[in-house]
Amino acid sequence: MGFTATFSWIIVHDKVYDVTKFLKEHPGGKKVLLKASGTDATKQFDAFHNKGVLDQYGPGLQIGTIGSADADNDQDGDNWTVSPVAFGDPMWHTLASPYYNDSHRALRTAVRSFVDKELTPYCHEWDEAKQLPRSMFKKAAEAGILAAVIQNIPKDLCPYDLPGGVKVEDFDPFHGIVTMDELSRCGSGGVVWSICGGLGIGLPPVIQHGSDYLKKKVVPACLGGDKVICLAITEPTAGSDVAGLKCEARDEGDHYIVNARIGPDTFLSPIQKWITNGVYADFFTVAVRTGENGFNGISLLLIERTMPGVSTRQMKCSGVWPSGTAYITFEDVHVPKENLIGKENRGFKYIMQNFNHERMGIVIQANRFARVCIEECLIYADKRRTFGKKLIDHPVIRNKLGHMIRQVEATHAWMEAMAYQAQQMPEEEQAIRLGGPIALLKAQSTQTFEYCAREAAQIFGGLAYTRGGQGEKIERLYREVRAYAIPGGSEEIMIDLGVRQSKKVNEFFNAPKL
Ligand code: HEM
Repeated sequence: MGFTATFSWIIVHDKVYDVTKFLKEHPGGKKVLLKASGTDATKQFDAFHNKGVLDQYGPGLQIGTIGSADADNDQDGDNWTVSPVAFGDPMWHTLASPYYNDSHRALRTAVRSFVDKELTPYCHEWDEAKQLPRSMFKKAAEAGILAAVIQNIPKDLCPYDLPGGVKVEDFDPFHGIVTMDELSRCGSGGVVWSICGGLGIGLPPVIQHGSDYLKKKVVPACLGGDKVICLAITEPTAGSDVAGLKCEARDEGDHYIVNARIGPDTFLSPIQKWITNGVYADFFTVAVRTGENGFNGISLLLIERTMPGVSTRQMKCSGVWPSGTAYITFEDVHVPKENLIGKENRGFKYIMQNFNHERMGIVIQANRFARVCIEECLIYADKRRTFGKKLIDHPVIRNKLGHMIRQVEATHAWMEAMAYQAQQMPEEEQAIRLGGPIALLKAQSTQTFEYCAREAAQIFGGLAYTRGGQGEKIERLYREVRAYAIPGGSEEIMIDLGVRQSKKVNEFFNAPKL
């Protein structure tokens, strides 16, 4: 009996891969790999794949390196790798800026290396699986990322140092921009929300208003990646209109019973809906009605998954799949009074305090996702040829890119201007003076994201219509646009609020008395 062995290795970007065992699995077929065997196949590889393929498959196949494989494009010796294309990174990465110093650069390097190694290569896999491995929360905590995404970082309750050795007392709004911008480079809202979507909005009320008992119980566990927290304030009939929520907490002396409310309209509302991270959260910061109708009758309770009567189930959404968007049902849940966050009937104020920070988080993410669209398109347009020339050599493609770039850069500049303003005034003043512009900026960023995702999908054509492969990020981001344009205040509400609030503030502070 004859025995035939086929050995196949190829060189891609100065790394040698043994693809013998991969031949049968290769989605592009065995023949192309065999044809390229024994050669430097970088050019062919680049024509059909994105870099992420090698991040994912490379470590298992690589058997050596030649030439300068390990050299990177480190710009200033701090191991930071800049985007290969124009506008692939914000301008301050390569040009001067008054806003950033060495500590921002150190933070950028640390978060970027975490994202490149631990997140980007797996985004597609986690999107399909609709969840992240639980171990990722620990990894992100150890890297200091979980603490860096929340407002008012509580130094004494942080189990790990911040990324890049940044001190808690030095952390400013620009560090906030850097952290969220770098995280969002992974190009998956689902992954970003899984890591910090619930944490960024569910934990601050506990930090700012919780008793020592609640803080000790919850904060180190969540910032340490051992427990997950989420904010539950959205009901089937109360979304952006938080003051209208109905979930009732009945006072029973030393505890509340959280349940359906049968109100004057006999509407039964035991359900919280669209709750980010709800599927796997351990703690729920829940808005409940403890008093009169409207925003003066709302309190915040810390409800725990272990309490009988709490149940969650995954919602089927068009995007952000791994973020665990849930329906949550509270039925006769006995919640001890010690789990009340702050004072009774003050919950609406507590929620409002974090709105600007939450909205700025959405702005940073949406604008980076729009930038990811530009980056992916510029890389692709430089290799894909149609009608005898590269896509980038077609004026219609450059026109699309130009319109994408001008919107992203304008939004980024506005974002930095807001961070600068936040740096200049106390928190109470920020809430009043910056609420209007931040609401408008949120709408600006999500419309920019929507525009860029659409144009990128047109540039990628069929590749953006199928999941995975070269169009992976574009296909996913296109599906995630609504998850940014609606939550945290829909575009319509943001634009209206932005005008109303800014008008009032201007009348109060600036307008000459008539
Ligand atoms: C280390 C070497 C390689 C690995 C790990 C690899 C991996 C993959 C993967 C995962 C895909 C699915 C689509 C994607 O995720 O991008 C794919 C598709 C493909 N590959 Fe490769 N590949 C390698 C080398 C090559 C080479 C040298 C060629 C030569 C031309 C090639 C040609 C193709 C083609 C034509 C497709 C289909 C593209 C499409 O669906 O649009 N691959 N490869």
